[in-house]
Amino acid sequence: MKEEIVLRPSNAEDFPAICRLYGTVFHEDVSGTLKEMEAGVFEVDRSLVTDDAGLVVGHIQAFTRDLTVPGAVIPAAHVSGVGVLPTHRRRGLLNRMMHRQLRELAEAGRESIAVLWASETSIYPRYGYGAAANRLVFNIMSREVRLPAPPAEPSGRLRMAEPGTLLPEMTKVYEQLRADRIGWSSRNDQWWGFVLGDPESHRDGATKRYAVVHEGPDGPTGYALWRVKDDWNSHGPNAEVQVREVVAADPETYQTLWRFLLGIDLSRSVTVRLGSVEEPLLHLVDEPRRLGAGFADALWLRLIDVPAALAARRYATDVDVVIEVTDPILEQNTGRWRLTGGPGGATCTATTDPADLSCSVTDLGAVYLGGTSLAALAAAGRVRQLTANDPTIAFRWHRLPSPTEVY
Ligand SMILES: CC(=O)SCCNC(=O)CCNC(=O)[C@H](O)C(C)(C)COP(=O)(O)OP(=O)(O)OC[C@H]1O[C@@H](n2cnc3c(N)ncnc32)[C@H](O)[C@@H]1OP(=O)(O)O
Repeated sequence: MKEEIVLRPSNAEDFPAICRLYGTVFHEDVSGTLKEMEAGVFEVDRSLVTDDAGLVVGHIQAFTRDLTVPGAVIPAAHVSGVGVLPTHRRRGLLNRMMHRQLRELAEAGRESIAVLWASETSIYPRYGYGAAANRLVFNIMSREVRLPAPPAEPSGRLRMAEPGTLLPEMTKVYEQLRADRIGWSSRNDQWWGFVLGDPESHRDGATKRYAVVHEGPDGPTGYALWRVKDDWNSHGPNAEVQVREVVAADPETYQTLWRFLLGIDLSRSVTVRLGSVEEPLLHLVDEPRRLGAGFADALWLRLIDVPAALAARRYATDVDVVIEVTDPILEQNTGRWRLTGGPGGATCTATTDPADLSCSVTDLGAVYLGGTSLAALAAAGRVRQLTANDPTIAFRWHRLPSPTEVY
């Protein structure tokens, strides 16, 4: 049978085939709860499939969500679900899907940036995505670390319940903090459904997901989500507490939640996949080394519309700089841009003035959230600083990005 490869918008009937494709390329069973989770967030009009004579062999999609960036919350295309069947790999299908998606995002003008989590870190720089946020992975020897003693009179209490029933409290705390937390994505009801979705296939022998909220005199101030993987060895109990998310509005709540998680009976370790690179635990425990911190990449970011994106965020210090950008895919971004602004806002316009620095759109994506330093990229030889006007400090922010979810 002859191949007839067409790249086309998805329709609702493609959804089961897209789930089968996910199952094949991500090596998991996308049925039951997991399929329902995917269905809850699927945006058919933002999904593209590669079709080979009626068979879905490739897929890419974007979700409509906001992202917190330095000083602002802005629309960001959340790209996900990228896959090509093993029978069709390494023949340029991803290339075609990525190029088309980027062009369509630029034409639509809805979002000035796109973000994604990369399955392999070597794939996305060629498409203009830079490593914009990192994370710490913790493997904590929980009996070897101590937190400061709790206050004699705690200001609140912990309440455990089914995660779904604590949704109003969790939403309230998340929304209260989101505008100031770089790299956090907006969560509507569908996205909370996705975050709290608890498919059996994701448990790997661990319990279902648990939730606890911290309630102060004026309402909820934090929550934690986790599972426990039971284990016994020759020393006795050896369970692992697998923390999904800890959100706390104040230090007392943060310490109370962590004291709780580190102290769960019959456990000897606590693991965290999405720890912040500035995780306060690092400064709280008596033996930080026993947190077993490991460094990993997190969000990758692409500027779709360079002047709009640069004007949308704020800057740590006043800045007036000309940046020469190269973008081989979205040519309209290539050129010299004068960025003028500071902590109160910014403008960005095309200019013919000489450049202070030159870089690729990938480098600009890497520094956009303040998580990667322009000076570090210059030291690597990726960014060329051409004058003494160095905007490295302006591009940083008082908080480093701390994405909370892989979507
Ligand atoms: C945001 C997300 O959803 S991340 C999830 C990405 N998906 C996965 O990892 C699932 C498993 N893998 C796959 O489905 C496929 O292998 C994909 C989607 C990664 C790549 O699809 P393909 O159609 O084979 O890619 P394509 O042939 O267009 O290659 C494009 C380029 O990326 C490179 N590339 C493709 N896959 C990989 C990889 N896994 N690792 C490193 N480089 C890769 C190719 O070498 C090629 O480079 P070139 O342009 O310099 O020649």
